[in-house]
Amino acid sequence: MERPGRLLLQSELRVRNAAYDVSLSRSLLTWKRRAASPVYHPFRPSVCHSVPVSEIISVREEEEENGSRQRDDGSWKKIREREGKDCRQAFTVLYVERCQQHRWRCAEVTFTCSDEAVCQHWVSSIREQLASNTSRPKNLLVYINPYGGKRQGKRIYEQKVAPLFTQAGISTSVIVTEYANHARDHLKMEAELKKFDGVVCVGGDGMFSEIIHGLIWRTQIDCGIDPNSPEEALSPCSLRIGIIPAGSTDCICFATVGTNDPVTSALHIIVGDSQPLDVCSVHHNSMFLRYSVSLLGYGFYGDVLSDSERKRWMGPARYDFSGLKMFLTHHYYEGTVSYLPARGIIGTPRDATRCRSGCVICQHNGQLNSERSEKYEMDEASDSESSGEWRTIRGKFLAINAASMSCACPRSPKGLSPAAHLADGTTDLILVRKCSRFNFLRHLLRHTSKDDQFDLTFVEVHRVRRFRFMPRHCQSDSDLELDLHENSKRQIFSQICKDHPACGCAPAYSSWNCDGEILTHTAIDVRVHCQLIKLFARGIEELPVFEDLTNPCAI
Ligand SMILES: CCCCCCCCCCCCC/C=C/[C@@H](O)[C@H](COP(=O)(O)O)NC(=O)CCCCC
Ligand SMILES: Nc1ncnc2c1ncn2[C@@H]1O[C@H](COP(=O)(O)OP(=O)(O)O)[C@@H](O)[C@H]1O
Ligand SMILES: [Ca+2]
Repeated sequence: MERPGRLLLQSELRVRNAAYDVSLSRSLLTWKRRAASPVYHPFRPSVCHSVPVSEIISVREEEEENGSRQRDDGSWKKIREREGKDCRQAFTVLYVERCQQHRWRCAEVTFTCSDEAVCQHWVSSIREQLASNTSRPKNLLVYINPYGGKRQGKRIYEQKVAPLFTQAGISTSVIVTEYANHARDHLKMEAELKKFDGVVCVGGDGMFSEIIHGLIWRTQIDCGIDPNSPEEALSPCSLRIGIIPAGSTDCICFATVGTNDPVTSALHIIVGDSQPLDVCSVHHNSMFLRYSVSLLGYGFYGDVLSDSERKRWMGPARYDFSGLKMFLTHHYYEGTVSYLPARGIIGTPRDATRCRSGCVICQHNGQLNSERSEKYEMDEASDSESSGEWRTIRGKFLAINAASMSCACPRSPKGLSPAAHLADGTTDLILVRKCSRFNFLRHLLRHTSKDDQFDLTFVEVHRVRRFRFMPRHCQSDSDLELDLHENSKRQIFSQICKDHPACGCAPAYSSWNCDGEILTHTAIDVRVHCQLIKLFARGIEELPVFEDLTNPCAI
C-alpha cells in the first residue's frame, strides 16, 4: 500500500447519508467515515477506504435536475444520498476494485457536497492527477479477430471493453479483421503507429502472435535492422500491447494477468500498466520462421495442434478431443537437441518462487542480458560456439517443449513450467523422453495438481538462452528438394497411420506448435530476445496475506 504523501485536498464530503473526511494526495484518494459521536463504539468500526490515484479510472460530475442528477455522459441517475437542500453538488470517482482470482472490476463512489466550488475543485484536482500520469494510453489501435474462440470477440469488445475505454477518455481506431494475417500485414505496412500509444488485440494466442509479428517486424525495419537475421540483436518495440482474451486457450493473457477476463484486461490497459516480455525468434537454416512468446512444442503439443486445426468447428473443445487422441496415439520422435544453458542468471526451472508482479529475478536477469546484448556479436557468435558451451542430447522424445513463460492457462493454472519468468531472457527447455502411456499420463496430470511434473526420471528441464533441434531423418540443404518430396509422402503416410493407430507405424516427424500456430519446418534454431516487447499488464499480483499496516486507514 502506498503512503499518502503531502495532501493536495482535504474536505468533509458525504457518501450516501454519512459524513466522510476525504483527502487527496498525489498517490492516494482516501475517504474515512466521521464518527457520529466521540464515544468509542465497538460495533461500529470506522469505515475507511483508500484507492491509489494510479488506479482511478475517471471522475465524473453529476448535475442535479428535478430531483435527479444527470451524468456528464448524458444518462440519468437518482442520487440516493441527497438528503438536505444544502447537499446539491456531486461527483463520482470510478476506480479499480480487486475481486477473487486476480479479477479487477470498475467500482464507483459518489461524493456530495454543499459547495459547488469545492465540488469543481475536487473534480479538476483528480483530473489533473490523472492527466499527469504519462503512462496511460490516450489513443489505441484495436484489432478484433471475429472468428477466434467462441466467435465472441466483437461482442466482448463492444459490450465489455469499449464502454470502459470511453469512460476513461481513451480514443480508439478499431479494425475487425477480415482474413488471417490481416492485422499482421496492416501493422507491417499500413498502420500509422505514431498516432497511437498502444495496440489492443482482441482474440487468442494466434491473434496475439499476428500482432507481435507485425509490430516486431515494423520496429526492426524502422530501426534499420534486418529482421531475418538469426544473429542480429533486435530492437525493442516501444508500443505496448493489450490483450483482451477472446480465443480458445488465451495462455499469454492468463500467464501475464492471472485470469482470462476482458474487463480485467481493459482496466490494466486503462491504468497504463507495463510488463516486458521475452520473445524467441525461430529460424530454419538461417531463414526466419516465426516469433514465440509462450510455448514452442514438438511432439505431443505439435500433434495436438495439427489435429485440432482440422476440428476448428468444435471451438475450444477441439483441444480436449485432440489432446485425448494424441495421448492415446502415443507417438515418439527421434532427434537431437542442443542448447546454450543460461549462465550467470538467478533462478532455475525447479525453483519454488514464481514470477510475480515486479519480479526481481526478471529485473536482475533483464539488466544482465541488456548489458550482454551490447557486446552480443563477440560473446555469442565466437565465444559460446567455440568454447564448447553448447550441450547436446540425442534421444527419442514424446515431447520437446520450450516455455518462455509459465504457460499457465485454465487447463493448467500453474502451467507447463511454473517457475518460468516473463522477462528474464531465458526459456525453459523441457524434454519428455519416450516412456509408457501410464508414465506420460502421470506427467500430464501433474500439470493440474501441486505435484512436480519435472520430478520424473524421463523428464528433464533446462533454463536456456538458445537451442536447436534436428530430427533424426533431417537432411542437409542440398537434399532439401528430395527431403520435401519425401516429407510430403511421409505426411500422407503418417496421416493414414495416425488415423489407424493399430498399424503401429509411427511417423518420423511431428510439427512445432509455435504459440498455437503450426510451423512447417522441423529443424529449428531458437534464440531468446530479452524483453523485446511490452504488454499493458503488470504480471500476476501476489494475493494479500494480511492487513497492511502502512495503510493510512489503519493508522
Ligand atoms: C489428462 C490431463 C491432461 C492435462 C494436460 C494439461 C497441460 C496443458 C498445458 C497447456 C499449455 C498451453 C500452452 C499454450 C498454447 C496456446 O498458445 C495454444 C493456442 O492457443 P489459442 O490460440 O488461444 O487457441 N493452445 C494449444 O496449443 C492448446 C494445447 C492444449 C493441450 C491439451
Ligand atoms: N478474420 C479472420 N478470419 C480468419 N482467420 C483469422 C481472422 N483474423 C485472424 N485470424 C486467424 O485466426 C487464428 C486463430 O485466432 P485466435 O484469435 O488465436 O483464436 P483461437 O484461440 O480460437 O485459435 C489465427 O491464426 C489468426 O491469424
Ligand atoms: Ca522467459
